[in-house]
Amino acid sequence: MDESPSPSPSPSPRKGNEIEHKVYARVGLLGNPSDVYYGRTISFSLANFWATVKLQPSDHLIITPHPTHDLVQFSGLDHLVKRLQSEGYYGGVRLLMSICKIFYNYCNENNIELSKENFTLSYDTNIPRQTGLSGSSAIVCAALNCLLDFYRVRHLVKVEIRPDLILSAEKELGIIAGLQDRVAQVYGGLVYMDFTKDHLEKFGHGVYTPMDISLLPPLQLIYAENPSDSGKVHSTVRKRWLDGDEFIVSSMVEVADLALQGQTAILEKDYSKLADLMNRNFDLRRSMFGDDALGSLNIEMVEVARRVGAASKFTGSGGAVVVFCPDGPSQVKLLEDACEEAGFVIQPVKVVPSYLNEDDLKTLSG
Ligand SMILES: Nc1ncnc2c1ncn2[C@@H]1O[C@H](COP(=O)(O)OP(=O)(O)O)[C@@H](O)[C@H]1O
Ligand SMILES: O=C(O)[C@H]1O[C@H](OP(=O)(O)O)[C@H](O)[C@@H](O)[C@@H]1O
Ligand SMILES: [Mg+2]
Repeated sequence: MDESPSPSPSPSPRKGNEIEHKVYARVGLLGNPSDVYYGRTISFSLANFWATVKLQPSDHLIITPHPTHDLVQFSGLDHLVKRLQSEGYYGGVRLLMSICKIFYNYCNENNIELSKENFTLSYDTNIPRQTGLSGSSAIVCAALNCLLDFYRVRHLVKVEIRPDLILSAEKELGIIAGLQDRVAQVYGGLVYMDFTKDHLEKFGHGVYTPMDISLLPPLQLIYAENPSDSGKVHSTVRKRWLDGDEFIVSSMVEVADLALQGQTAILEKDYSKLADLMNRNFDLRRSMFGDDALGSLNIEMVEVARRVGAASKFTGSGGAVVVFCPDGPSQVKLLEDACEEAGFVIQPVKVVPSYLNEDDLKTLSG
């Protein structure tokens, strides 16, 4: 796939009969994972990595397995077992199938007529696999964009509803996830999100407020090849929250409050406050999930940053960490050296500006 990052999705997705959409990874900057629990988050789409989905008209409906992400041919049993141990059983095919089902059902339920044409879907991604950078929803979101264009129904499916369709495709597969990834990936840019229960239940979506990306200070991204399944990471805390566990319920409220305070801190460019909020966010996650569920390598990525005096937290459920170095370039250099020694990859964060045009913006609530 094209290796040069472009800051926005292709404005004209049709090339002849083929449609292609590109969707970026996302970083949960504050408040995650309270999005799974009627909370609030601030998240942005990350230009460093992306997934693409291609749709070509065809006689039959075909979902094409990816040659490496959906591996079904191995050099031997040892290769097969190693692969399953490191990356699990699943690739992107199930995500593509699931969004097709969700899209079809949504259109049926909302009297949106679909033509009888068929298509072939294929995907590619350079988002490090299962590292809490929303590789899963990037694939689903890009596929939904292809379907909206192929069937020419984009104007009939409201922007605010799309994150929910993308989430439904993963819920369908039993993956526990929240809306923040999908909102960042549908909207682009930096977004403050409020998932208050009453609003969600009344309107079927949260309140999503785009923010100016130039308000953000320089940030760093650390990650390691260390796939972890967000569904598995979340399952115990989710169960405890559903059971009304007081510690989990009150901690989640506190996590959500960090995003609220963070919105003010970012608007006022109060970066020392932002650093405190980021650190508190990870500390609360650690106390709720426990070190075993988070994994020692993931915790070490956070600690490496903290040892040089930087603020750090997970971008998602684990595998990648977003870092703010309040002391500037000299501290970034210290961090780079520490990451090299620890074997972690570090990159400066590049933020994708909002994808929304004026018509889309008019449909936003709040
Ligand atoms: N890079 C990838 N290539 C193919 N499928 C992927 C990839 N990343 C995630 N998936 C699919 O999405 C599911 C959920 O991934 P998840 O744990 O949410 O990772 P992420 O943090 O990248 O979103 C996986 O079990 C797999 O089916
Ligand atoms: O735990 C989190 O912060 C997020 O986990 C999932 O994202 P992923 O990139 O798959 O780790 C989930 O989908 C998000 O809603 C959570 O906030
Ligand atoms: Mg995911």
